[in-house]
Amino acid sequence: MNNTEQEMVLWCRDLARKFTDGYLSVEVLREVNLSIAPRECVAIIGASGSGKSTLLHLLGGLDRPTQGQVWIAGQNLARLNDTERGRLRNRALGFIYQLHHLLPEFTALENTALPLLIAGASTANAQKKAMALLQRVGLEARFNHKPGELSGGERQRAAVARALVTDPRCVLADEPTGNLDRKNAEQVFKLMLDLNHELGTALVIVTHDIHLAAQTDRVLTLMDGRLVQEPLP
Ligand SMILES: Nc1ncnc2c1ncn2[C@@H]1O[C@H](COP(=O)(O)OP(=O)(O)OP(=O)(O)O)[C@@H](O)[C@H]1O
Repeated sequence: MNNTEQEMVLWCRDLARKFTDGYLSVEVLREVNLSIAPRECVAIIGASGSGKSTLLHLLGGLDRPTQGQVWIAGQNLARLNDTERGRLRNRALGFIYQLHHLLPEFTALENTALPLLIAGASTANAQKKAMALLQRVGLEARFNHKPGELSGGERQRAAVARALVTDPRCVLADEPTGNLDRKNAEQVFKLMLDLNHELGTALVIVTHDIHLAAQTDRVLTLMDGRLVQEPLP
């Protein structure tokens, strides 16, 4: 690891992922190199099926590459067992998905506090921190509501709060606005960018929306399994 890589919150080298289905083998990603600096906000775009979610899963340690390395907060994922990977994920990363993935039986406050409880915080401390974030995302009046009682935009705001509650180094977001109408998509995207600046958390966002992507620091395109940087159309 060189000095520049040491400073990165997340980086990967020569990443490849091949899926084998019977006799058929498809290399979805090949020779993917990416470095995410602290506080940086990067968008990944690409056609449907180009491998965006696959890449995000590899970067988040939710899947293993066929080849190559992923380093998160100075740790080589390949050297960690499943328990250590889980701990590193919970400590260093936050995740936001297209479908909020909030637990239906828990309130917004309980859902937001959960990653901190898993990390070993007391209920009082976890709820205090979760409440502060819910206030920041504009959900203070809705903290006691379950996901089914929130609007789509409110559910994604709660998901943003939950992703940030552990003070992660980097948030990985997979189509976080894909299920929202235009107005809500723009509001949630802006909220994520504002929090990225305020809290200094790096952000990697997979999106189909090139207008939203253009608001980030850097836009990368997945094409033929490779990650390329090129001007937006
Ligand atoms: N577990 C798997 N087994 C086999 N093939 C897979 C698996 N996961 C993904 N793929 C294939 O890999 C390719 C890339 O999928 P991926 O979901 O990463 O694309 P994407 O760019 O995120 O697509 P979209 O924009 O439609 O969400 C697809 O052809 C998909 O069918």
